[in-house]
Amino acid sequence: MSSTQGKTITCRAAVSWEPKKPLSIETVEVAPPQAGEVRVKITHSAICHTDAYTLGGNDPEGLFPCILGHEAAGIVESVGEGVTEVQPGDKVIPCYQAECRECKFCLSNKTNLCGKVRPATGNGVMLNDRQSRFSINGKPIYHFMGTSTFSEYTVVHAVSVAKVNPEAPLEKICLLGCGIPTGLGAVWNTAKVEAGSTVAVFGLGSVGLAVAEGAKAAGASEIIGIDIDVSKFELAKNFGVTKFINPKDHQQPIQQVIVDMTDGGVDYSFECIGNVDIMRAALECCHKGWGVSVIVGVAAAGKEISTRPFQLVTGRVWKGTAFGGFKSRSQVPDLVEKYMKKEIKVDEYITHNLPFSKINEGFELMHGGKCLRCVLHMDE
Ligand SMILES: NC(=O)c1ccc[n+]([C@@H]2O[C@H](COP(=O)([O-])OP(=O)(O)OC[C@H]3O[C@@H](n4cnc5c(N)ncnc54)[C@H](O)[C@@H]3O)[C@@H](O)[C@H]2O)c1
Ligand SMILES: N[C@@H](CCC(=O)N[C@@H](CSCO)C(=O)NCC(=O)O)C(=O)O
Ligand SMILES: [Zn+2]
Ligand SMILES: [Zn+2]
Repeated sequence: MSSTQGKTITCRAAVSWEPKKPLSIETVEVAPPQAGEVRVKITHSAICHTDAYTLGGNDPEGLFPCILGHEAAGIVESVGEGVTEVQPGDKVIPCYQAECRECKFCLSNKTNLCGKVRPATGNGVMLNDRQSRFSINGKPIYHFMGTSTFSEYTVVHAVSVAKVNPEAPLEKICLLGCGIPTGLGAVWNTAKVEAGSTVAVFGLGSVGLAVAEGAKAAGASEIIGIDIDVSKFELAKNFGVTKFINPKDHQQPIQQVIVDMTDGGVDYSFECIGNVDIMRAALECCHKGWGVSVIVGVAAAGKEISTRPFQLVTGRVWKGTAFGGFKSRSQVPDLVEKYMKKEIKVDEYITHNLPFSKINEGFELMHGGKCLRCVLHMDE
């Protein structure tokens, strides 16, 4: 039993007091886990574009003050009543997409969504008592995505934590909490890309590069990468991209450029930016009769997608994916094993490492475009 079990822990967390403002490292109180909850010592947390999206005030579910962060790894500190699947000392990855294995979503093989804790996590609280486990001088601070990993300690629902190989390096596998599984799964689970297919990937950040990696592994014959940042192109070759397009080099709409260069369009396309105009282009660059376009990017509050219905009448399919369709608790440990066997890349996505105290520099790096993933070392 740890010396902190059942007690409130006082530790550092990066608090987002209001949208569009830098995060502030504060001393927070983290209450003990209640029934069905787990308190985790976060050792490493990466920064995903979605953290910046919510901090930017673009998330309709964004609540402030909150503790952001959802791509992380750590070690179980203590567990609440009734928790049997993990115990103190276990290495874990918090999963913003829960898996209770009981709800109608979990019992369906058609989705990885879970309904159990989602109403609570969308409101920044825990399911048990609809309260936050974080506070500063008695003032509650909201949770984010059921994970809040920009804190040295966090409390998550037991259905939102995947136990992984104890040999796995936490400073690397933290990336398996979001971006890489999302890209790989968009290809393998959502689109189910077949060998010989042609693929277009819009946006060559970590998510788009993981799509390219997944498409290469699936045997795609051509993988076209589209990005306005030319510095991404050389890098993208290592992830399987075979051709590059910078939309700024073309007068015509980008969908027309792709249709012309692929004899009528690609078999599969993926939007990994969060821009509704590009979502339309991604659908319309797909081949008549069978092309499938997957929306991966997260668009800002109030944005809507549109196209001519004729695009769908003539056989194109528009889909979306959350966490790449992976059932989190069951499949994240498998992804960790794949990494350990060198079957999937992880290290290659880490372009920067920073001490937790420099978290705002990490956000700046992401906005600068030169960073794929920045891993924050929580004890520094
Ligand atoms: N659906 C999910 O489960 C899920 C999971 C993780 C991330 N996301 C979302 O996926 C998106 C990508 O995340 P990321 O972390 O890779 O982001 P990122 O910011 O690292 O990458 C985005 C890339 O898009 C490029 N880009 C921006 N505008 C463009 C344009 N108009 N045309 C072409 N390229 C453009 C940028 O240069 C950059 O390379 C974000 O919207 C994020 O919120 C969704
Ligand atoms: N809260 C937003 C939507 C944000 C969103 O779509 N999140 C993705 C994960 S992004 C990870 O980087 C997701 O999985 N969504 C499904 C879910 O949240 O259950 C909004 O309200 O529009
Ligand atoms: Zn993410
Ligand atoms: Zn469920």
